[in-house]
Amino acid sequence: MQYGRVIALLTIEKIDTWIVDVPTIRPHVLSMTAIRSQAMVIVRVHCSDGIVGLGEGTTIGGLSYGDESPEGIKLAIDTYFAPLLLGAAADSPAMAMALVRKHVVGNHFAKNAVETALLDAAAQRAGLPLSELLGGRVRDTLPVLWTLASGVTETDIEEAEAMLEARRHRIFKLKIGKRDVEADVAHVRAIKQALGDRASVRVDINQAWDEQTARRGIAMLAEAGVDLVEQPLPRANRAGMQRLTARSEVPIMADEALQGPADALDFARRHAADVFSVKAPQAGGLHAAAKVAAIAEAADIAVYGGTMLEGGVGTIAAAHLCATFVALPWGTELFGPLLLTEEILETPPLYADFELAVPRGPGLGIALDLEKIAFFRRDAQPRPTLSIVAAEKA
Ligand SMILES: O=C(O)C[C@H]1C=CC(=O)O1
Ligand SMILES: [Mn+2]
Repeated sequence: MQYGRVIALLTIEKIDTWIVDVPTIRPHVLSMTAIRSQAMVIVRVHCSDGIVGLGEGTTIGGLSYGDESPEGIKLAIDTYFAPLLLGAAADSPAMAMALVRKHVVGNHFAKNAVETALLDAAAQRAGLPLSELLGGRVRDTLPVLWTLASGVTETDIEEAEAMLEARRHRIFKLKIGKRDVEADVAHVRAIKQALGDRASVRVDINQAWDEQTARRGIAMLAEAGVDLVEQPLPRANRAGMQRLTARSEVPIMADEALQGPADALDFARRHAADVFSVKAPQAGGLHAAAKVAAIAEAADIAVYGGTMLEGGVGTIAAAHLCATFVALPWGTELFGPLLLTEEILETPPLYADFELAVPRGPGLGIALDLEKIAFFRRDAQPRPTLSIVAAEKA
């Protein structure tokens, strides 16, 4: 089957992919890695009518979190996606992505980045916010948590107090699983005791426990006042997730285990989680992520807006999807841009009163700060002077 290559009037003319490295405001410590800088693959799809769509392919810690690295995402798009897409119809993201899926197995993060850019362009052309192309917006702002992951209990408490004071976050996720259970639970308990009823405290183990450790750990976390436990077991252990979900008082969330609708269906059939972390990169695109959410809804599993710690582009794309979720009882963690020292959008995402505003302009409703991109691009040789930095020095 041909997907609109021959008769296309409006075509995809050029695809830019840039790895952009931006430092984090502090080390971000997870069970499998600590990040000090985030590598975002920024994608621009240029259409023959002059519209340019934006996408982002970002993961955590090179290859330590998922199957794709920033370098691999860029290579997949440049070497395999672009030859398929250049000259193809730009006005049907679905046909363009069907063509890519026909020839490319896996590579979910790369597919998501390109699909986002195609959808951004299509929504700009239609004059609609992207959320309207994804099923229709039902909310303009989204609750957003903050991850406390400095690795130091006292620093985490100070950080949480500052967030509460600034009315930026009142839900906190703690990254555990690196140390033994007793040390991790002591860390969590100290933070929950300091914050009390002023905040919801949750944990993400990022697959670091075996099932016996998880049984013990979850019971201790429940007693310490934790509200939600995320991906305690390795992603392949679905039967274990099912058993933990059946016996745990604290709701269990699946994250890394959900790599698209087929995984969501299996989890739903088993009721192997109480909550799904919906992530477009892991699912293989915004449409695939919407299907994950639909399966959750049908199975009476709650949805939650997950993140890969993306910058502004990926975060706002996810925000448009989450804006279509009627029920969002656990909120989102779309705080990625706040973890970076520099903003790469012309207008930074708006965080206020514990929520993120979903832009209302056409498409994603954002624009890149091209001066910042030029400065932080990995391939920038020599690195240009950033006028803001120059101005501060003057
Ligand atoms: O959820 C994850 O596993 C990844 C990510 C999300 C927030 C954070 O701090 O790390
Ligand atoms: Mn997680």
